Amino acid sequence: MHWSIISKEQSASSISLPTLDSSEPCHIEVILRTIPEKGLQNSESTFKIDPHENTVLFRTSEPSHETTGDTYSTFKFDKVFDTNATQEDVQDFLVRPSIDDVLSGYNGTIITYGPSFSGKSYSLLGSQEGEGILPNICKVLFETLEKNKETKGNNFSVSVLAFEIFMEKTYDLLVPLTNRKPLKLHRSSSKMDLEIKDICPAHIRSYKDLKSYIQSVQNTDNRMGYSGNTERSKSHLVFQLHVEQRNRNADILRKSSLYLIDLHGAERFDKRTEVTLSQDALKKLNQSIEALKNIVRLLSVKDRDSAYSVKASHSSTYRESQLTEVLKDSLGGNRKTKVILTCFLSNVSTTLSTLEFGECIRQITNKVIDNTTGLNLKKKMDLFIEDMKIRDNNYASRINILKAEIDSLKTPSGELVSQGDMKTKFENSEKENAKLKLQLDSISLLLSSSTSENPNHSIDEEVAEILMKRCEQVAQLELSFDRQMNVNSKLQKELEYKISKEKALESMNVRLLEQIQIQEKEIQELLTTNAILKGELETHAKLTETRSERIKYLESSIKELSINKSTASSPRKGSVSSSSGNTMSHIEEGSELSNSPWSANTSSKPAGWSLRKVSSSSIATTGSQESFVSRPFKKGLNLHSIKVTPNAPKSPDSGN
Ligand SMILES: Nc1ncnc2c1ncn2[C@@H]1O[C@H](COP(=O)(O)OP(=O)(O)OP(=O)(O)O)[C@@H](O)[C@H]1O
Repeated sequence: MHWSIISKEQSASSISLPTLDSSEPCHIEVILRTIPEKGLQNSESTFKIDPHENTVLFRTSEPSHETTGDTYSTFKFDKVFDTNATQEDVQDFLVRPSIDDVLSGYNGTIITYGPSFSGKSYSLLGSQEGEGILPNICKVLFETLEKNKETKGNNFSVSVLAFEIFMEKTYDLLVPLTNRKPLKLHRSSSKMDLEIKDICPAHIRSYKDLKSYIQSVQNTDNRMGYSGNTERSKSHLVFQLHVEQRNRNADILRKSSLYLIDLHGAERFDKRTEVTLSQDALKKLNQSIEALKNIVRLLSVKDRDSAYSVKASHSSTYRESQLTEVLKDSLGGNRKTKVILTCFLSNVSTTLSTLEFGECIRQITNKVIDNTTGLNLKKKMDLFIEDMKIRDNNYASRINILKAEIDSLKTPSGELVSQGDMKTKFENSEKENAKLKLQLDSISLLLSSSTSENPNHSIDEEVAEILMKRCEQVAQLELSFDRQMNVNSKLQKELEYKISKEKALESMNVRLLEQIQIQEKEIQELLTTNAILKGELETHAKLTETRSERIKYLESSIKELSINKSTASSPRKGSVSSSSGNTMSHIEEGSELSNSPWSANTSSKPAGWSLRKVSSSSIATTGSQESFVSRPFKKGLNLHSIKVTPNAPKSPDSGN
């Protein structure tokens, strides 16, 4: 993943017309803060702080100091805080203006610079006793963004990046210390954009979400090369807030960022204090502050017009260190930069070099741009381009007309012109001449009359005025003609578009109609099939009804028969006898007969007589000679006609 440090806002803002340079000069602001020291009174100090005048007076007993060249020297800054200043005093001065700048679309940077233990981290990050600038800025920023959302309808998004530069290598601070790997810095060919590869910005919704990131930045144990409270810090911390604001109603898009940078001590690391470090490590540790001092010295050269021009010629100096690469846009670029100098007054040499650095950096002028663009900038540009094209076409056609006119006026030498043509042309030019003559006469009359009537009035002026007015009118007419032409061509385009749309809709309608017709036919077919099926169903229902009636009738007949049999219980030979073991089974409900249609069933031949069911074709008792002789009764059998024949009894298997 790539993250642009000096983000794309510049390119976005540069979409505006190229002829306009909307950048504003803005010098780097310097704020001095001195650390309170026990037993040291301001009056006794070599440095006299004046917080009202925002000056520091340096006094030395040496007749000529090597750097200032004077016994007395005054340093002036944008703000000077004496040792009595509290965290709130510093924040009151810095926080609100920095946030206002960011929310107005300007990029900002706040850097702390000074010797080790002079209170850089104390001012920027805070301590257990009080909040620092960074957490305070984050809190107020979110409060303001929320408020602007409610009152102005500004939607916003905030993302955060935190990294440190240690021994000329950049590490992501939001990655656990044990997993931290050096990241690659890459400056794209488009000058300003610096990218850090493989660093992930954290997208933050509220100050509450941001707190954990602030804590990991404040935690000194989370820093490279840190081995305890007594050790001076060895890495530079960079915390970036990227803010994007959108307002659809006002058609505004603002992309800006604020960098908060806590540098390590400004004095050199050397073998005397850093005994465990190698020469190479010491060199790398010192490289960044040396490069920073070099670039500040170069940019603050007084005889140059602006830091911007120097910047271009010293791009290689920025490459001397990763720190200066990161600070490129803050020193001589498109950022409102503020530097907080911290120092102990008791240490003359470090304080003096810090003040000199502050004086130097204050001379640098950045060129800042308000990174506010329209949300629909592209749309507007497209319309503008379209407009320009139409104008261009108009001009081209006018040029063609004029060319044709010129061609017609320029009669080719070899061309034959008819006598009639010559005559009409001559007459036309004569008429034109007469008109011009009349105009000339009226003008000269006007001239002479005005001169004679009022010699004090300059007639030339009057004529010039009339002519000017005419010219203005002509210009206005031309302008309105152009506008009308534009409107016409736009309307023409719209009309063409609408016609094509109408045609497309028509063809779509035709297709839809065809589909509807097909579906109508299908529905018709389905309806006729349904009607046929319904008729069939009705016939089946009727059939079932008649059959069930017949079954009922048969059942009742069978019952009657069985009653008759039992009543006619004379012991004559061949009579139906229950003792013979040949019992006529009753017709079971739901049996084959009741279920089967009333057609003859001669094929059924049950295994046991006792189990035999009444067949539709015949009902017989063997054992006696009684048999049921069935006679067809139109569609079925007449079970009323039962013959009893006095034959010898048969075995159940002997036949029906
Ligand atoms: N204005 C102040 N008032 C009270 N205490 C302070 C003030 N400034 C700094 N201190 C204290 O001095 C000590 C050193 O401060 P701090 O760690 O901020 O120094 P530093 O400049 O960031 O050092 P380094 O360069 O090593 O990072 C801390 O204990 C801090 O609390």
